[in-house]
Amino acid sequence: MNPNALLPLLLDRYSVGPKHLAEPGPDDAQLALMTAAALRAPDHAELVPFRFKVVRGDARTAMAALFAGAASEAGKGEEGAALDAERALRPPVTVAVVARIDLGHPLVPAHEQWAAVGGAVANFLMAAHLLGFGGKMLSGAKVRNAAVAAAFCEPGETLAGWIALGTPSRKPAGPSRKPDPGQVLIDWHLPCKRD
Ligand SMILES: Cc1cc2nc3c(=O)[nH]c(=O)nc-3n(C[C@H](O)[C@H](O)[C@H](O)COP(=O)(O)O)c2cc1C
Repeated sequence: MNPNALLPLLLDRYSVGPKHLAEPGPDDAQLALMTAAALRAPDHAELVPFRFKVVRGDARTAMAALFAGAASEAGKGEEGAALDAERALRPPVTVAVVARIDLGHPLVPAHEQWAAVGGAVANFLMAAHLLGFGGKMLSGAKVRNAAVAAAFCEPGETLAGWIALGTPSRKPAGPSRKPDPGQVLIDWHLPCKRD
């Protein structure tokens, strides 16, 4: 494998929001590849503390009703509810990310399990990008709406959000507001003792 060929593709991944996602979305084989990539993320003790739930076809209408209900409960009004429903209906495929954090695990604290969930989402999105799809991880207050959470989660699970997926209908907006690598990658030295 030539890393010089792969790296520019990795560095070129930007999120594409639901408004700019069109048909087709990933099919079963492509979703399985994206999930295989997610399973390659670092995961202490291989707990696999997540499940992906695919929402497509008619299931989007049910999810749109849940989103609209959550928006109404949050006092968003008719327009806000319609906008949230649209976020469920527009992407050809949406994948709910359900975290299964074992708070009493003897070896792996919760923050490490959440790190594994984040790594899985990142790999999933990167694989989607390499397969030619656009996607964006989204959450919002609706993840904590009781009816929405109950529709996606078993007891003890947490709804982390949804990955909207489809074919980008336009090029992503471009470089994000992320800092230069030099601001993030810092040489470490033992701190001087202060006293
Ligand atoms: C768990 C999680 C939830 C997120 N929820 C939202 C959200 O509700 N709305 C939003 O605009 N971005 C949300 N984001 C951020 C976007 O997915 C995206 O990463 C961000 O806009 C930066 O764009 P980039 O991926 O192109 O760098 C979330 C990210 C994560 C990891």
